[in-house]
Amino acid sequence: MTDSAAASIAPATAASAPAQASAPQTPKIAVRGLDFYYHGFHALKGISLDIPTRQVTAIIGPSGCGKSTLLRVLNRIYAIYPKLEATGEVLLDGENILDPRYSLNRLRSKVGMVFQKPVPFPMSIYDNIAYGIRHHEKLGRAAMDARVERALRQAALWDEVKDKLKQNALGLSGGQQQRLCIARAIALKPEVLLLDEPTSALDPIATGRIEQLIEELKRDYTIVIVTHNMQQAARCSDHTAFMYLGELVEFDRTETIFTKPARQQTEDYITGRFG
Ligand SMILES: Nc1ncnc2c1ncn2[C@@H]1O[C@H](COP(=O)(O)OP(=O)(O)OP(=O)(O)O)[C@@H](O)[C@H]1O
Repeated sequence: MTDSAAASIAPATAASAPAQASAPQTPKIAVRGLDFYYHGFHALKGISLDIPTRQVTAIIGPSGCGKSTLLRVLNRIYAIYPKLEATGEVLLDGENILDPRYSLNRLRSKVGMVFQKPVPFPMSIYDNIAYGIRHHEKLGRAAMDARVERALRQAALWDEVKDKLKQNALGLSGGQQQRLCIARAIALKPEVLLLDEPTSALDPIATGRIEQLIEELKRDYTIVIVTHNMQQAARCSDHTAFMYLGELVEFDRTETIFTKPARQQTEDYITGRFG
């Protein structure tokens, strides 16, 4: 991408975002001095940033810089593997989720995650949504139907699937499967949605649909998205974090990152000089 191309990317949402780099309101998630190690390999180095409530924060940077690792720490998904260690603090509404006393069940109910490749369960569209809800709550038939419908509507999928809820979800297109995975995550009524390259396996039309959905979902959710696609970061996010070799190089309003970044490394990356 050329300098002028980078400068011409106008973030769709940044105009409504607060003017300061760190959000003026209490952040939904405050990362403080976070280090992360894979079997001794230092993958995240002293990361500190504030993730604002009900906004979209994008994490960008070259392959291997630690984007997915940071996202995975935000819902402590690494905790299922031995010998992976995080130090520092990740404060969700002021409580440190890295503290082993913060229960994983509670964390999962507050922080939902959607992965790069849509992975529907091999069951009906309806059950894909209901499965997780049943795990957390006992709902009667009517209440469950309403929850499933609401989640599918929020994920902008209802109109396409309302007449085939009993059909196997594996029969949906890739873009529909990804929206189903988003519906499955939001059905549990989380407060934060983590999206790890959610459109990398999708065509431009399905990608546009998901980006539109992200814009709608931020009314209700705090969203963190990892993306390789800088135009996508520019289009969808309010704030952008640029990472390099496990460090957070720069974090600011998306508009600032893409038009007048403070660091040379950021500028080199967004103008395509490296990465
Ligand atoms: N399970 C693992 N065990 C050991 N090292 C790992 C593991 N997962 C990731 N790493 C290393 O941690 C660093 C950060 O990886 P991570 O996947 O977070 O990067 P990324 O920025 O998301 O990359 P990409 O854009 O290619 O997905 C890399 O050096 C990677 O090789």
